[in-house]
Amino acid sequence: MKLKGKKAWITGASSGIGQATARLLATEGADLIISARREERLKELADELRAMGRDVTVAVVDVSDRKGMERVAALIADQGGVDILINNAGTMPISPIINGRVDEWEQMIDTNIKGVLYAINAVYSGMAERKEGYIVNISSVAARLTYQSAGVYSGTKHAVRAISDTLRKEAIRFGVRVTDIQPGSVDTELPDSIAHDKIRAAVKDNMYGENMPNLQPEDIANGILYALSQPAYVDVSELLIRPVIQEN
Ligand SMILES: NC(=O)C1=CN([C@@H]2O[C@H](COP(=O)(O)OP(=O)(O)OC[C@H]3O[C@@H](n4cnc5c(N)ncnc54)[C@H](OP(=O)(O)O)[C@@H]3O)[C@@H](O)[C@H]2O)C=CC1
Ligand SMILES: O=CCS(=O)(=O)O
Repeated sequence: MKLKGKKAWITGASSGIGQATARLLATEGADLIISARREERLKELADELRAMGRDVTVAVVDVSDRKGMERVAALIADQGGVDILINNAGTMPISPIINGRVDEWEQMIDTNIKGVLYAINAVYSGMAERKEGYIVNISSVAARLTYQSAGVYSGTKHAVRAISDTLRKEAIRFGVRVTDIQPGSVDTELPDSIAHDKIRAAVKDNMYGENMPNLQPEDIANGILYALSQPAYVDVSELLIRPVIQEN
């Protein structure tokens, strides 16, 4: 088991990539703090992981709620800190900028950027004091490219990539490593967060077919585990993982 004795906090663990990562890290021996807003989903996952012999704490929190995230930070400090943060929670209510869906822009900025920063802030100083830690931020292939209708989402993911790379440079001296994971199209509930009916339908219609399918959440979890499993002198700064069929 590659992560025996380690404790990891996974945000957005109630579905998709976060849930698959929780399962894989637990299989590899890690104890977990799992967070998201949907408590029932987290409780079911916690039962499953505890049955594997892992210590699991459920933290129901909206990552865009600064005070709520400070409460999770206090909980983590009470437990003596975490070794690993998987900064995964995110949302994608995309639409053309001309539609002016300002509430959705704010939701993406608050969740995908501020939420990522609040989570880093909750664990980073403790890791730096202990001179050991690993922060994995989940951005996207959209951190490198832009797509029509996804301008704000792509902007948030460009921000996560920039924050990750800056943090990587700053954190070296504290013994903390940082990896930015950039998934392409993964088969998860993410398209359900698109409130614009036509765009949601178009995104779902564009999912790849059976012969050349989308990535599965487990494919990204495997990439995360690859990064976490490297020896201390190896820095996996970025990992871009696409389905073969995805050109951009
Ligand atoms: N699927 C894809 O093709 C790709 C996904 N990504 C990124 O991967 C990450 C995970 O997404 P994915 O697994 O695909 O999608 P899902 O929709 O399946 O999972 C998103 C997770 O984030 C949580 N979440 C969303 N908003 C909040 C919030 N405000 N506070 C707390 N938790 C929140 C959700 O939990 P709950 O609703 O219970 O709070 C859920 O657990 C995201 O950052 C996404 O941008 C990147 C590239 C491609
Ligand atoms: O973050 C999303 C990336 S993709 O699904 O548009 O490729």
